[in-house]
Amino acid sequence: MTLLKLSSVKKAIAQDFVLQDISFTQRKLQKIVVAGETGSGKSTLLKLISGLARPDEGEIFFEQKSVHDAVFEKLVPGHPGIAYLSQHFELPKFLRVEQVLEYANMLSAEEAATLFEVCQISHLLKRKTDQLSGGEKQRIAMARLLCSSPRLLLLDEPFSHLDLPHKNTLKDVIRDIGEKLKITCVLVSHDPDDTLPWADKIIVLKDGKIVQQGTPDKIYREPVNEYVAGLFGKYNVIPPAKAKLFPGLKLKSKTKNILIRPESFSLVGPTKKGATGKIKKINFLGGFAEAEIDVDGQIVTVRVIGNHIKEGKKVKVAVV
Ligand SMILES: Nc1ncnc2c1ncn2[C@@H]1O[C@H](COP(=O)(O)OP(=O)(O)OP(=O)(O)O)[C@@H](O)[C@H]1O
Repeated sequence: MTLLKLSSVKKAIAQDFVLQDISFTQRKLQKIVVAGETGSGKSTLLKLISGLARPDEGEIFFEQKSVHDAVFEKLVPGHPGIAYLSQHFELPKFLRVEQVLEYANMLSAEEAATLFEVCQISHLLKRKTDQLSGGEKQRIAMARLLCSSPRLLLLDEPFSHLDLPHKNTLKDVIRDIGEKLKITCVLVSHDPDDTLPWADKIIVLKDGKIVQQGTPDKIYREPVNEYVAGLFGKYNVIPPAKAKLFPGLKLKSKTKNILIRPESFSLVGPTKKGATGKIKKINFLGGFAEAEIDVDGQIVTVRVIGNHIKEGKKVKVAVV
């Protein structure tokens, strides 16, 4: 069932910035990520969906009804079924967490207890809001929004400024919001580690336009250009003239560069089919290393597992 539908949405924000041609749909419980470089229009898009801003053209439908008609009828900011957690949220000062949540709460005691458990804040209820870490504040702000039982939750860069343990807790919370509370989420983030494993669909924005939308696998393996490729990790650019150096590399057009990830190359034994090259540099990255290899003047980055390689060594590179 389609929960959200955007149809040719356009919004001029500043003289030199227009969000335009934005069309996509979201099914109930489908996990959507909006990615893009800073200033590409991600927050503006979330504000439009939430009903906090109105498109200049086009239409946004939530549960088959116009978001902006619903907001207009109610004369309150934002659509009541859609919760938006801004990057710049604030919690009221000098209150206990339970007081902050009480004001917003429309749930039964049992539902509220489940919500606080899902948001991993049950142990924080007696604390004052100035006695919390950034990650704890974020989970409380999220619980406060969810107290009004929205059907769609929009999260704007929720992982920025969090250390790894808080980030991992928040990832569990966001997963449980979908799985246990059955609330659909749209997440804005530019970190591929946060988005690729979670999303069902990724929408990539550049300069206010969608440049690609698709499954994480498609976006990662078949980016339409270097901009999309670069948002989701390292990649090699092989000009068409150099493609023949690498047996098995498929040329898509005579003029278009091939974009290929480091793990799509591997080092093989001397009797196997591949391109002969020399290791120029090795970058150790924990569980694996990335070797920069010179193949007849074309430098390629290859992901290597194990510590059997040395700079200056001759190797053979194959396409996986
Ligand atoms: N209130 C405003 N007045 C003028 N320009 C604005 C306003 N809000 C946003 N912009 C501009 O509109 C463009 C899109 O901004 P937006 O915040 O939607 O981008 P973003 O992709 O969310 O960026 P970031 O990742 O940095 O949060 C930017 O060029 C920004 O400077």
